[in-house]
Amino acid sequence: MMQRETMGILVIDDSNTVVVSSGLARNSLVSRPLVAQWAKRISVPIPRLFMLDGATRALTCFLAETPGVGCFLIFNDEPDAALLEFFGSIDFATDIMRHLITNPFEAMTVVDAKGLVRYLSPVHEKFFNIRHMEAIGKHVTAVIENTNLHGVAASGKPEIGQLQEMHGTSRVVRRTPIFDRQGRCVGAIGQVMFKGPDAIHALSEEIGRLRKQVSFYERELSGIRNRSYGLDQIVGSSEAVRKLKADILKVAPLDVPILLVGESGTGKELVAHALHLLSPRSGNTLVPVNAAAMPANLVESELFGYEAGAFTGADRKGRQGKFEAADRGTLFLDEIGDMPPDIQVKLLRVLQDGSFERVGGDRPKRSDFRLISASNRDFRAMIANGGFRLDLFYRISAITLRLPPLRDRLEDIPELAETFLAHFAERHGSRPRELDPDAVALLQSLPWPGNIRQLQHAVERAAVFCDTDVIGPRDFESIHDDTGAMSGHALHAELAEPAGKQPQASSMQHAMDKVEAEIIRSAMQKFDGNKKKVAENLNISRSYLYKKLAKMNSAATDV
Ligand SMILES: Nc1ncnc2c1ncn2[C@@H]1O[C@H](COP(=O)(O)OP(=O)(O)OP(=O)(O)O)[C@@H](O)[C@H]1O
Repeated sequence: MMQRETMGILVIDDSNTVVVSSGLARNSLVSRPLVAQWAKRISVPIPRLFMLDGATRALTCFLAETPGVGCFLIFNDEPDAALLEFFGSIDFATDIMRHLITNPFEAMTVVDAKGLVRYLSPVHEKFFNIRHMEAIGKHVTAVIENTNLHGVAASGKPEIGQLQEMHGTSRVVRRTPIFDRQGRCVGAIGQVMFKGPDAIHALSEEIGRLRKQVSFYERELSGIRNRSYGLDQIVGSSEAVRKLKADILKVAPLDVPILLVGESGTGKELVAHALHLLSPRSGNTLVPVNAAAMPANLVESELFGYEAGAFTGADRKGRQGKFEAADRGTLFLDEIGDMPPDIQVKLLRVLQDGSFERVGGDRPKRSDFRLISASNRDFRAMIANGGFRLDLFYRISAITLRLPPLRDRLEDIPELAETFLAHFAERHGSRPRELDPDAVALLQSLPWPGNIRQLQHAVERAAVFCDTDVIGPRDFESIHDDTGAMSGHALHAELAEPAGKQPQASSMQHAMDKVEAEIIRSAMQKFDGNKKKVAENLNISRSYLYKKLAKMNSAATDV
């Protein structure tokens, strides 16, 4: 290539005498200024690459110098401005070039447009165990594993920061296309970060570890996505559950308010999530609000948000409320029966015309949410005694789904218990335990006032205390003994009933209540009365905890 572009050679010795002149250099208009420049080189250093002044056409000169002799290569071409600047302003420019080529930390491979290797740095040759210059002229794929340098040379598209497996280690590589001055892709340069064997090894181990971590989280995430509150989460094959699932599928896509009624622990929250997930709003959030768990003085600001400086202690910037947060999504108002009357009025207005104001604000705001509400209260009684507005009831209950209590679908107990045991085992990395048929019979004989939540806790506690692979009736007994809550060993007495005689539902319920109260009491002590932590730790909703605490308080004052 040099041969084609070289138009002249001028060699001058120490005494400023021209020793060789060929081609363009034979023209005195070219040689004279170069000799003059050479003569002044001590006071005015000559750049390595420069444009020849005063020539009739653009001539580029490259000076190669040995002590006492200067060799000018003259090209009848204009060099690239950037190149000229680089070589012109740095007198150690060639040292930089050498460094780039031989740098042990950054090996370089050059291919031409056909993907043939034109250069391979020595460090690369060493790494691939190739003899010096042996790779030249071979297709790059025959020299380097998993490369795409030929692809980059063909497409002209750079690939930066790619991972490439070579000799069993992962390297970070950069593949850059090279263009000529006409914009044609003439080849590509591949660079690899080499940091010495130890660092490379550590880096590759780190990459391997991160890859494993990513795939672990990917699996977890897809598990959570699939698990999270779809219909599959609603366990049970009883007629009641089958109907419930069919109803959910039917009503989920309709953009109308849904009221879920059912006793505590029957799965209303689970159903609310399934409805949201199966609705066209599933791409947006489901905002849960628990009216019973909210302090009365904060209900309004929590729901409607507040403007800056609305009240003492308020966030200075103001804050959006749950209605705004649920815009384009679903608002799940749990325990709606516990909503204070003044908030009921405001909620009615939001549902009627879709507008509301933040506390301390006067601009109406709008939010497009779908309402799912839930309650375990008896609406008929509440409406009759003025505790709940009839007009609001009509608004929230366009569709009502009733969740059956567990005692009406005892046939679901084996499946439910198995599911809870499987989840428990998964969480604790242990083998799932089985339930002895007698234990199943025991569970199916109980009234379950706390419904599925209560069953779940009973089963999980049995799994904690059971020492064998099969859980028997006594494992339920030992849990209650262990909590010390079963005063007088009531459950023991129940279990010891003669065959054929069923345990008394009322005494069982009383015993269960006592067990629950004891567990809550000790958790309240453990977490210094922090109800959020207690609810989380016991895996119960905060509203349920509040309800239980209220019941425990009233029981205490009754004594
Ligand atoms: N059909 C079911 N299959 C599996 N788990 C269920 C089912 N129903 C309820 N659960 C589980 O029981 C527990 C209580 O359910 P959830 O909180 O949905 O009840 P709830 O009716 O909203 O209770 P509350 O009225 O006290 O808030 C949860 O852990 C839930 O996962």
